Amino acid sequence: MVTAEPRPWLAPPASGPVSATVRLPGSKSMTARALVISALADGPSVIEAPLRARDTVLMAAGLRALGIGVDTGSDERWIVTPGPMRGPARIDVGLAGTIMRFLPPAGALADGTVEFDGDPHARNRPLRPIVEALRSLGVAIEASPTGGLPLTVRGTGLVEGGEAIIDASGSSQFVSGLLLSAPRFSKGLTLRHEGPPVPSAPHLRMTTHMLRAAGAVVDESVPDVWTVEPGALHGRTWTIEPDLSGAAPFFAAAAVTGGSVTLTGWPADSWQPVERLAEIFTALGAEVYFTQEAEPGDEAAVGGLTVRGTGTLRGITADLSEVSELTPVIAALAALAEGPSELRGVAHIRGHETDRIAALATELGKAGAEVTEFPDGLRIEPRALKPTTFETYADHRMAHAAAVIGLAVPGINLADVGCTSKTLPEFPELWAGLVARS
Ligand SMILES: O=C(O)C1=C[C@@H](OP(=O)(O)O)[C@@H](O)[C@H](O)C1
Ligand SMILES: C=C(OP(=O)(O)O)C(=O)O
Repeated sequence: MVTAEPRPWLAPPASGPVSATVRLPGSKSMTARALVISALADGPSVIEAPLRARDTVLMAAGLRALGIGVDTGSDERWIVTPGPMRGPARIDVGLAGTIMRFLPPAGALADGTVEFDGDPHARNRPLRPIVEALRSLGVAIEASPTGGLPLTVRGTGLVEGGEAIIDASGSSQFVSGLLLSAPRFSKGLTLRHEGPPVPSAPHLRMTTHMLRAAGAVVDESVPDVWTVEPGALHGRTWTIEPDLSGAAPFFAAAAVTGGSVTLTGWPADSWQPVERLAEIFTALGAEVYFTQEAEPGDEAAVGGLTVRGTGTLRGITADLSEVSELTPVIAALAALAEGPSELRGVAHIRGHETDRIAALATELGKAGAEVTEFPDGLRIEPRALKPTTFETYADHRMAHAAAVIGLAVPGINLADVGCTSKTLPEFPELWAGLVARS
C-alpha cells in the first residue's frame, strides 16, 4: 500500500553490440511457491538463492503475519519455520498476483480473520474465480462488489476441500493458488477448469513439480483437471533458479545490438520455460544455446544460457499464451524488427500489473511504431522510432520494454524505473552495467 515517488530514468543507448556474462537473482515464481509450500510444511525449509524483491518480501511478510517464521536476514538463504497459522492478520499484497492468489487459500487454513488489500491497481486485478472456488470449498470469504480486493477470509483453521470448478482463463494463478494449499485441505482437492484455455501452462507445471518435490500427491493426467490428495508437505531445501522472465530484457539486449549475453547459474533441467523462450528468440533471428559447466548427467549441473544476436531481427507471428509475461519485451523487439509482428493469445494480460495490451499500444505508438490492438494481442509495424517519455504504469515489464527500445533509440525516458523493484530492484544498475559493455 506504499506508493513511492516516481523515479524518472533515461534509458541508456547502446554504442555497439553488448557482450556480457550476468548472474541474475532468483525466480519470483519459484521463490513465491517455495515460501508458501514451506509455510504449509511439517518442518523447517531452507530457500537457497531466493529473490529479494517487493513481491517476495511482501509474500514473506504476509506469511509472517499469519504466524509463520520467515527469516529473510541472509541474501543467500531464507529459513521458513512453519507453525499454526492464525488471525487476525492484515496482508499487503502490493501489486503481486502471486500474493493475492496464493495467500487467500493459505489464509483460509488460519484460525481467525485475514484481511487482504494492496496497491490501488491491485484492486482491479481479477480474483473472482478463486474467491468463488474457495466459497464452494467451504471457505467464508468477503470480496469487494467487483469480486476482488479488498478481501476478508474468515479462517477456521480447517478447509474441507473436495471438488471445485473454476474458469481460470483469466490467470493460471487461480489454479496454482488453490493447488498450493490443497494438500492441507481435509479432503484434498479436485479442481476442474471450464472456460477458454488457461494461460501460462509452464507456471502450472512449476506448481505441480514443486508440490511433488515436497511430497504431495498430484494428478494432472486429465487435461484441465488437477487432483491433489490430502497429506503432509515436507520441509526441504529449495534451490531457486535465476528468473527467466527477468532475463528476457537482457537477452533482448543481445538480440537488438547483435551482441551476446550469457546468464549463468541455469540448471540443465529447468522448471522454467527455457525452450519456449529459445524458440521465440530463434524466430526473432537470434541464436540461443546452453553451455554446461559440469559433467553431463549431473542433475545439479548448472550452465550458461546464452543469446547471441546475429544482426538480423525478424518480425514474428507468435502465440505467447505460455509465456505471456514476456509480451512487453517481445513487443519492444517487434517494434525494432525488420518486419511486422503479430503477438496473440494473451487476452488475460489486460489483467496483469496494468492492461499491458493497451499500455504497449499507447507507448510503442508514442515512440512511432504503428500498433493495432486486438482483444488478445497486438500487431506491430516497425517504423523509425523517436524519443519519448514512456509511461510505466507501475509495471516492471513495461519498464523493461522501454529499456530495450532505449538501446536503439536515444532519448527514451522512463516515467518511473522504480517499478522494477517488483521483481528486480537491481535492474537500473544491472542494465547500465550491461550497456556499458557495448
Ligand atoms: O504463477 C506465477 O508465478 C505466475 C503466473 C503467470 O500469471 P498469469 O497466468 O496470470 O499470466 C505469470 O504471468 C506471472 O508473472 C507469474
Ligand atoms: C504478471 C506478472 O506478475 P504477477 O505475479 O503480479 O501476476 C509479471 O510478473 O509479469
